[in-house]
Amino acid sequence: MPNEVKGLNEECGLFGIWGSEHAAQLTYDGLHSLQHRGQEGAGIVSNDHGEFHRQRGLGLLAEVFSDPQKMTTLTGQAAVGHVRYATAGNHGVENIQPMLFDHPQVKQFALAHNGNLTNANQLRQELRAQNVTFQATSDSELLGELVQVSNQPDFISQLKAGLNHIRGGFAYIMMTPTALVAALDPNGFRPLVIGKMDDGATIICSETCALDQVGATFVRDVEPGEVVIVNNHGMTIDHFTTDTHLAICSMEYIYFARPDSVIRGISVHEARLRMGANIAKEAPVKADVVIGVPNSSLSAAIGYAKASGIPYDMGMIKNQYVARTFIEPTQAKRARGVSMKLSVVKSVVAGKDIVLVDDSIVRGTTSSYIVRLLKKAGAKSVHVRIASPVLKFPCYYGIDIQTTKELIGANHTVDEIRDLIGADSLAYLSVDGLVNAIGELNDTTNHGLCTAYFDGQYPTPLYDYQAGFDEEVARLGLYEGVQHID
Ligand SMILES: O=P(O)(O)OC[C@H]1O[C@H](OP(=O)(O)OP(=O)(O)O)[C@H](O)[C@@H]1O
Ligand SMILES: NC(=O)CC[C@H](N)C(=O)O
Ligand SMILES: [Mg+2]
Repeated sequence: MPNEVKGLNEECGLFGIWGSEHAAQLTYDGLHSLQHRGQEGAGIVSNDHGEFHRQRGLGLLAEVFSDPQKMTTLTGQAAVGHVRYATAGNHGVENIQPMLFDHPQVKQFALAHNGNLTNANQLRQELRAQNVTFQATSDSELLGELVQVSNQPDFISQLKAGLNHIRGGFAYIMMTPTALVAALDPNGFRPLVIGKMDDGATIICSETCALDQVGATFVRDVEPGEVVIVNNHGMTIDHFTTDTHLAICSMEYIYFARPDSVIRGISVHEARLRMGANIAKEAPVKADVVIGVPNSSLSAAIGYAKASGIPYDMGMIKNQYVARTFIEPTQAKRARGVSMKLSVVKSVVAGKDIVLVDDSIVRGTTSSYIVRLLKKAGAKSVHVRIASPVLKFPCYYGIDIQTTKELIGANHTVDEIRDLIGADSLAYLSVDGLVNAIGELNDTTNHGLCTAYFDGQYPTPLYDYQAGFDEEVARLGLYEGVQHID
């Protein structure tokens, strides 16, 4: 299991389609617009009258499919695809999804997962005791094996039993020879949407930007606890549980999702504009220009500028030929990565008092580099405004932040961080300001959102991760009275 925080990483992207002559090509196109969710590997399984064909590999989608021959093997009218960023298991090709399983009744099924299971260790032990052998090392396959060992009478009952046995964050798309099946965990941590093509094909995918990419119309969100079954007779909505409590990951709105996506009726770009506007109200400052850190904070920077009346300008640019997340094993390499990625437009910043807006600080690599770069380019002062609260708790539901050790916000006060990054002032958005910016998704105490990274309020027990979490909280004296909302 990765135990080092490497910066903010994405989490996997899913795309499934049923009933199209161009199933594999549309899956490729959809995954292309979900590439920001995972850059470690990609795969597509197509379904040609019950015969499955798979191509998968390490790297970006375009790299995996650089040989045009590969797409031509993916025949059929249904397909499921995945782009991976690992949260569990190693980085090898065996963990690249979709995974394939044999099944006595349906013959075979494919499985693609976004999220992270919190009871994977326990499940693995249980399955090992039943002589199950594993095909990979990540958590994702465990649902497939639970289906295989279930003594329920049919595939859907077996799947429901498995879904009731796993814990944590999971959006799944599965495919049997005769159906596309999707399921979402009882907290709905990850986004999952249903769309329709003009020719009648049905799509289920992680974000609405993938529906737009392939020209599909949004139909509805998949709801927590649902099992959606699409086959030649249409779509059926079923449940594996009705004991649900919406807690969608607030980091989806802050950083992960693409700004042109709409999650549960809320435009990601609009939510980020409001985050920027709220931090402008909470922490105003006199300055000449507002600049954002490309790319993910640009919406928030525009929001800050609009609300404060300080003009927004393009003070920084990002080299388009560097992958979004620069995952490097050493701090020296990470710093070089940021310097290869971001540069300053001197004429915008020289001699100015600057508000620098970013969406988040994880290790502080990006902001300390940029503040120094701005000062070197002649900025008079740099006031850093972060459009989310202080990131100090791990995430166990699908973001690769499973330790507080390298989270600067867990180990330092805001004043210390200001000095470490060399800013003239530093302020973070409050949790209330964040919730207000996203909007209340329902009238429960958590407003339908998971804000655990900021306030330690985990919406579920943590199972495999509980002991480690308790140890870290105690070590850092992070928070008194951290609770779970059971
Ligand atoms: O404090 P750090 O450890 O440096 O991590 C925080 C930075 O990482 C993310 O951006 P990313 O580099 O993923 O690029 P993006 O904004 O273009 O997505 C995030 O938006 C911050 O800018
Ligand atoms: N980012 C994700 O959603 C990861 C899925 C799965 N846990 C894996 O490690 O492959
Ligand atoms: Mg960024």
